[in-house]
Amino acid sequence: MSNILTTRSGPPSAVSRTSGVTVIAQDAGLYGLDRPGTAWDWMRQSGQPPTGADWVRPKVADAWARCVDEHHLPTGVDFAPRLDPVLTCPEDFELWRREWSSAFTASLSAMAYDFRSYLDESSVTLVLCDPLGKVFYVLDAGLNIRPGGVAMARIGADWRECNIGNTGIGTACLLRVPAAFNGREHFSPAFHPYATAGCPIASPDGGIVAFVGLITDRRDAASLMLGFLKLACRLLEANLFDSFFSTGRLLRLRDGDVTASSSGPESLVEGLVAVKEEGRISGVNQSALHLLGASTHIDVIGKELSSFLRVDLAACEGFDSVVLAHSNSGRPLRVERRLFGPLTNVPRARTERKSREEPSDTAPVAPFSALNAEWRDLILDAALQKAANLQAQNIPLLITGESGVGKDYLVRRLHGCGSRKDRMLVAINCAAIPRELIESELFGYEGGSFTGARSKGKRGKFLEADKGMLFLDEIGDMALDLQATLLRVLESSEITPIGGTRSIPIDVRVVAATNCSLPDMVQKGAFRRDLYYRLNGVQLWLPPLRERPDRLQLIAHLLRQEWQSLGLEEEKEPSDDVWRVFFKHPWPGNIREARNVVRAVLAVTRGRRINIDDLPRDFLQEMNVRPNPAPASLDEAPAFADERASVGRPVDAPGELADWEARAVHSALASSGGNVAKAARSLGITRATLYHKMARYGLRSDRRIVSRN
Ligand SMILES: Nc1ncnc2c1ncn2[C@@H]1O[C@H](COP(=O)(O)OP(=O)(O)OP(=O)(O)O)[C@@H](O)[C@H]1O
Repeated sequence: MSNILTTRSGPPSAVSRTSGVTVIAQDAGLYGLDRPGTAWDWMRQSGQPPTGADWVRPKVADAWARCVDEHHLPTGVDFAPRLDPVLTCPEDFELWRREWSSAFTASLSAMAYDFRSYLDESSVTLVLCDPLGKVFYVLDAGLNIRPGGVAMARIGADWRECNIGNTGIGTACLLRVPAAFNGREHFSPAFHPYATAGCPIASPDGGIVAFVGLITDRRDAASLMLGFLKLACRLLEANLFDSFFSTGRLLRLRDGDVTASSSGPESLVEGLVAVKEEGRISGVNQSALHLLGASTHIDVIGKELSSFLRVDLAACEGFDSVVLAHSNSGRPLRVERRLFGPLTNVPRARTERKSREEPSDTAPVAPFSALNAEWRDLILDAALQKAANLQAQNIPLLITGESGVGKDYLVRRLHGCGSRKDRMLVAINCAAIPRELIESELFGYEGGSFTGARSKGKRGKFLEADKGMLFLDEIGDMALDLQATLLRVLESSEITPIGGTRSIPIDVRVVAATNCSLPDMVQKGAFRRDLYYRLNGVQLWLPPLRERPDRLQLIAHLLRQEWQSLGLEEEKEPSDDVWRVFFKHPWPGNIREARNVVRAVLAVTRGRRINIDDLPRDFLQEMNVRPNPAPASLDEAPAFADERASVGRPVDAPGELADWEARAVHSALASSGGNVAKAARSLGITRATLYHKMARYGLRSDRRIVSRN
């Protein structure tokens, strides 16, 4: 290395090392060299950022130069994130987070089912940051990256470039444009094991409302992630669009002639235009700008719609009516119009922070007047709406999510509001029925067909559910040979009872649910691929409680429900500390656990105020599990100095949840002497979930392994 450290402008140019052709380094590994890595080593030793573009991409060289010259960050060392007291205003962040969390939750939840499988399959973690680069939402608690997760994938982490060096997220926040970096293109070595990408989410008036960031430990995946991220942000913007307006009209624009069946390739995201009563444009998304022939928001906001679009709005008065219009350049467009409805629970647009002087609620995580607030479960509503549409089209549904997130609850609500609500909903827990009985349970049997059979025979669950709904819960636990039989029935819509010769036609809507990863099971040969595709017409994923930004409102709702059902006269109100615990707790048993905790609390609390002492002991102990630094994953985790200092504190970050969870699982197994059923009971989760978690953390239930640490 030392021979290439002689120039102050960077490592020697690629020109001298190759055949005289100037090569712009795009990626690590060009000509077998880790080019950004070499440049980074050079920067570490010289203390200077490279100035040439032939060893790192110009964007990387610029970012490194900013880190050294403007942010004055130390080169080549793992440094603690800076905390700038002027830019870091916790009250602002809290206000902002509260205001936006539910809007993002609703939009994200509508997309999360689709996002989730991408994130899981590609080991990517998603974070949402406020306009200054502070994380207010983490989609998978950072667990996708590796057990332990990246320390910065936690709520409140500050990703600004001046704080931690260039990352896709911090640099996107600074430059207000999408950005992505591969491993050694990051200034801080803490990010060298990762690739990061960030992209702004624009509000309809052209402001920036948030940033979406992706982090993966596939450190060469930056450009791949960026492509996906840009598209995801356009979809998210479209989903959020409505939440900025309460009055006026929304026009949906698509390319092409209303009468033409095909008008060439279309943008995946339709154009959205918000128009005030008096006909002025108050908001547009990127696709609409393109369709209207404008380049920036400034060109259109506040201008008359008629100066961009020749359309007879009265003609699309009716619901679902679409009319043909033309942009001023003569481009044919299909236009659909609707009124913005009354919005509930969703904040109005505000892309600027409130001034510091405004009164703020200083309790950091308490849901203010959540106990009295009217609250709607937008995540459940979004899932229900999607499920109902799919059911109407007879598309099979597979509901996934951890134990206790509400899969069963969703199915019951779905049945209650669907066209088959007057027919039976028949639920089968595939894990609970003994293997040898499941066939007769599902398909029934003819009288006297086997020893012990009833003389009159028995109708199976399929027949009971005829014209209604059949809910196959814990489908991942069904034995392989039965999977083949089930598939046959689903394909043919006929059953033959055991001992019978006659096939009986059936008409059932099948919904399946699982907390296992069926794709993993398919991979391992434990679940039939063809059955997986048959059941998985569309997958609905319900997020774990710890990942729900509205978890405090949900817990407040459970509290209200429980005290009403107990007929208690005096309302009970959790203290701020209790709300903080509820917010930070990892809730491995999800909503089921929350309901149990709320019930226990109501049983012991005397007086109006619920204090920390009223919380169940084991629930509190779960928060104080002290992570040992033993596992390799912790040592290797690219934590910053102050993040490391937090080890041993009560868990307070989704990024630390994997450690917490691994240890909670470990300690439950250790105290149950390796008895999985007992350990699962003590954690408030099902056995299947516990096995899943044990596999994730490489734990086995025998005494030797469990007592290893
Ligand atoms: N959105 C919700 N609002 C209020 N209560 C809920 C909600 N979702 C679930 N619950 C409650 O949480 C508990 C667990 O829900 P449910 O049994 O549907 O979870 P699940 O995902 O099916 O769990 P498992 O995978 O272990 O079967 C139930 O008491 C249910 O009433």
